[in-house]
Amino acid sequence: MSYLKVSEVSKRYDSGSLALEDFSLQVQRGGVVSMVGESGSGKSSLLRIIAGLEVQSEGVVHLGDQKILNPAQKLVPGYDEIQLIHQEYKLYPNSTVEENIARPLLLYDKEYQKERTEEILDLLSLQEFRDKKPRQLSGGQQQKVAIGRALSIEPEVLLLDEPFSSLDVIQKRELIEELKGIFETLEVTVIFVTHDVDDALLMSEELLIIQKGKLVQQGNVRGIFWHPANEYVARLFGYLNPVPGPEGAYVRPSEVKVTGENGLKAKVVSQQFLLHYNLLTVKLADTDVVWKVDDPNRVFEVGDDVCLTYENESLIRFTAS
Ligand SMILES: Nc1ncnc2c1ncn2[C@@H]1O[C@H](COP(=O)(O)OP(=O)(O)OP(=O)(O)O)[C@@H](O)[C@H]1O
Repeated sequence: MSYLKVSEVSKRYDSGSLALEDFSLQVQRGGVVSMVGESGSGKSSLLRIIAGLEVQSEGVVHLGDQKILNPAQKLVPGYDEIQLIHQEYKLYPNSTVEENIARPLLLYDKEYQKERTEEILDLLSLQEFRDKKPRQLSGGQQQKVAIGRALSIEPEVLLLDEPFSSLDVIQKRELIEELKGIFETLEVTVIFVTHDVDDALLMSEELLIIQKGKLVQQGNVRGIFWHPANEYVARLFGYLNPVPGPEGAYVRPSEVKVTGENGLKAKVVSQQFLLHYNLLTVKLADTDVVWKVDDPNRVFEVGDDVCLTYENESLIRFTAS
């Protein structure tokens, strides 16, 4: 049974911009899903509506049997059960890591406060930093404390709105992998929003793709990779080479074999030395069609005549118009 349920939500701001249109979504209890979409596609608006922090124009959000009330319906907006963390999430600068994590627990029994704070410090490997102030921590450590603070009151749902975009790539990868394990241990329901497919996949194989305020595709990465709903979804996963002919099919650079003979004839027009392979730009013979293809053994040079082959099963066709 679905646990977090967004039903036909639309959001039009007073400025007139339509941020979300008839958006429906279901997430299982304890499920971790990554939501990918370009800037302005409505991701933040959706998370704020799910958290009960923004008034939707239409539609409803449920958490289990509970209807999430928006700020027009509830005196104190938001819910302890649903924690939203974004990039600018501020820690208390003059409080220590331990105090920051304990802060949301102030109304709880003293014994529980202590116990829960220790649990979170252990879980997030923050014990050695417990007496430090936020400014003495790296960006990644600060975001971990922010997540620790949100987790301290045992929320049911954690909404992460690009919380790691200020971190460098290595810091970000390590943090995502660490958090993924922690979310699994806690069985918390998570929606992780990012515009970066690599980050999304590090967090979960379950993806939601949002485009111009609409959910265009939801499912496991394998299904979406091979059967993208539209060109926008397909291009999130990298370059697409158009296959000549009336079919409207495409093939990804990694699926094309470059040989010296047999196959589609082409000429190498440029070459980029990348970390694991050379990326070739080739022009198909007798056409203006240009493809990108991988040359894993770094064999070919600009000016070489090459032949390209691919399996028919690797062709991409869009499942929706
Ligand atoms: N408070 C607001 N008032 C008016 N328009 C807004 C407001 N917040 C967002 N919008 C508009 O709604 C649309 C969706 O914005 P939103 O921030 O939800 O997208 P996003 O996918 O989170 O983008 P980003 O990745 O850049 O944060 C955009 O066109 C934006 O300009």
